[in-house]
Amino acid sequence: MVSLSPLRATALYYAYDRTPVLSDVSLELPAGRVTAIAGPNGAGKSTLIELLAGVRLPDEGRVERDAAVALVVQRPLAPAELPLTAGAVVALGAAAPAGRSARRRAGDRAGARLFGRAERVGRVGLAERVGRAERVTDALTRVGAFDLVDRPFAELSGGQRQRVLIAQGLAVGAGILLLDEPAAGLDADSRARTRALLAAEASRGVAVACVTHDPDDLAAADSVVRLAGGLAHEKVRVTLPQQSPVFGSELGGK
Ligand SMILES: Nc1ncnc2c1ncn2[C@@H]1O[C@H](COP(=O)(O)OP(=O)(O)OP(=O)(O)O)[C@@H](O)[C@H]1O
Repeated sequence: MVSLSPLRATALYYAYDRTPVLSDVSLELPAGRVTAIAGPNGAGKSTLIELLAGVRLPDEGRVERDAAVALVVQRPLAPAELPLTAGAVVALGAAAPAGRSARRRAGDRAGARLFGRAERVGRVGLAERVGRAERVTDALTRVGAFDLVDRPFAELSGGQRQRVLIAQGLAVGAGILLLDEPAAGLDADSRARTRALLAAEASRGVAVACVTHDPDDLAAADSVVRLAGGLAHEKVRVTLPQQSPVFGSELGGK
């Protein structure tokens, strides 16, 4: 049977050196829902989102994913010499495998058969390039940052970079969208816009998970996963509020 949750994490354990940060964390991210990940500073929220994304591997437990993942990271730094415009940063998302059209992927497979992998890598058809440009424009417009398209990424403010990286995540067109405090440092209007964007992504069937401290985000989320924090060697508890029926049965009352 196909799960309605494209991401399932089971009994995750993770330690930095020998200091446990996450222990026995299980959760599912349902398609079409926004899941907020909350908890005090140092509780392991960023670590958890990295494990869910696959950029960090759990010491124990497993993460199963049935869809491509887009990860929007926190507090992006950029060296002054980074030779990328905001548009180019978003285009990296648009060029990711999940953002490619089924037709293009079929073309890739045919190209691979005819020319081999090395040959097809350099071949980006006109239709694909137009499609990518459209996704870049659409994503930047949705975060209200299209005016930044030609600006060097490294010269943007922290808040502007955050919006551009959210646009990059949207441009991937992934079935699982993970964000680590995407609206940190943004003003109230931008935070509200980010909230609405995540809800809109969920309404398209995307499984969205967002680390956040913002009470309005927590109130708006379909469900909330709380990491208890405390001393690092304590067992991390995942608790769910009453309004989280989707997860209630999955977590077995943890
Ligand atoms: N690379 C690292 N090496 C060692 N310890 C780390 C590393 N990254 C994080 N930690 C520690 O792991 C714990 C969890 O960190 P993490 O960033 O996941 O928490 P968080 O809940 O996201 O915190 P915050 O809300 O402050 O962003 C903290 O005690 C932190 O100091």
